[in-house]
Amino acid sequence: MGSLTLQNISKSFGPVEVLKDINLEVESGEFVVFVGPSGCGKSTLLRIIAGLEDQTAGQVLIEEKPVDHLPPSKRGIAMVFQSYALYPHLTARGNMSLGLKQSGADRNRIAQQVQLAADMLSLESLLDRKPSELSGGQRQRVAIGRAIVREPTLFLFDEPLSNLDAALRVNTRIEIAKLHRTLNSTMVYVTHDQTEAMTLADKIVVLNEGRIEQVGHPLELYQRPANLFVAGFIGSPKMNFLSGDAAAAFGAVEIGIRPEHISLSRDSGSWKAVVSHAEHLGSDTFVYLEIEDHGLLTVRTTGETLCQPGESFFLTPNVEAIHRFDANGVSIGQASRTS
Ligand SMILES: Nc1ncnc2c1ncn2[C@@H]1O[C@H](COP(=O)(O)OP(=O)(O)OP(=O)(O)O)[C@@H](O)[C@H]1O
Repeated sequence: MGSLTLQNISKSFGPVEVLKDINLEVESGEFVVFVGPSGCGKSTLLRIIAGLEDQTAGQVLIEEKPVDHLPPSKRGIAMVFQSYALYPHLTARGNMSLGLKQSGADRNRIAQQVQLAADMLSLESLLDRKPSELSGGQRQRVAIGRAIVREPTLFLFDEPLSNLDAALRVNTRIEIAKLHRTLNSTMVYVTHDQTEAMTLADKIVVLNEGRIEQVGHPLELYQRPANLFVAGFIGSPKMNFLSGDAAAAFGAVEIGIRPEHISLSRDSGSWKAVVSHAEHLGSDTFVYLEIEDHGLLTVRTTGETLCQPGESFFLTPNVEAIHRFDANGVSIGQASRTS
């Protein structure tokens, strides 16, 4: 139930091509997250899947059947947006029931479905409230509940958590993950939040300027990025990049090393560096250091490490964790002690 296939999807707005030959397979029950910089085409692709936007070329298949001729309401999808889009004059129950009512479902079935969704999302005590009597997080849960009651084959989420504050974002993210486990339905989710992508996805699709750069499990993208773009995009703080002699020593045009793969020492190491700024987060410390000829590098170290701007350190990269890239920015694998 709920597989999705995108075949050679392109989209132009006037002369501007914003999606270029997108091919993607989403298996039934998979949680797929689209990430990429602002304007790379994430929302447009989601809207094409939903039928809210027509593609310029290519085909969308849901459960192996072309759906391009079908309006959004006939595609078996439910969409949850950043803005909750609830009817203000209806209660939470009314909002959640509306879709089923309009499709002619009988009263018992509607009541049953709403109860089921309310249980899943801990909304029982809020069902008789209007949206104005609910917090942002509660409204978003009602919007998700409204999607669930329709039992869609495919859920589409467009940055559903971005209007919520940090604590609510974490809670609602956990709700969505639980929901996915319970319903085992196919979900396609757009976000620019790294943590959401890494924690929710079975598969992340990295988009850049309308093209897919890489598709894979979150840890696969983190540990084996296919190119410089993915290496720099996935991970926070970002991977450090070095070129010139430092890269040539590893047989590469450019090398990348994650902040947690560089160690700091006051006594000895590979590179001499001066602290330019330090962020003490409690659990971790992020240290930004200036190395002669290489610019600024970020090091992620333990929360106990205290340092001040102007202090000198030696840095030593974990050689086996160095990513190597060729002149086209394509990965040529990780370094080894012998390279
Ligand atoms: N209706 C439209 N008419 C013209 N251009 C559009 C239209 N909708 C989107 N675009 C353009 O298409 C590109 C992709 O937009 P889209 O909203 O899909 O990006 P996004 O990756 O979701 O960005 P963000 O993360 O900022 O939401 C952008 O350059 C945008 O300006």
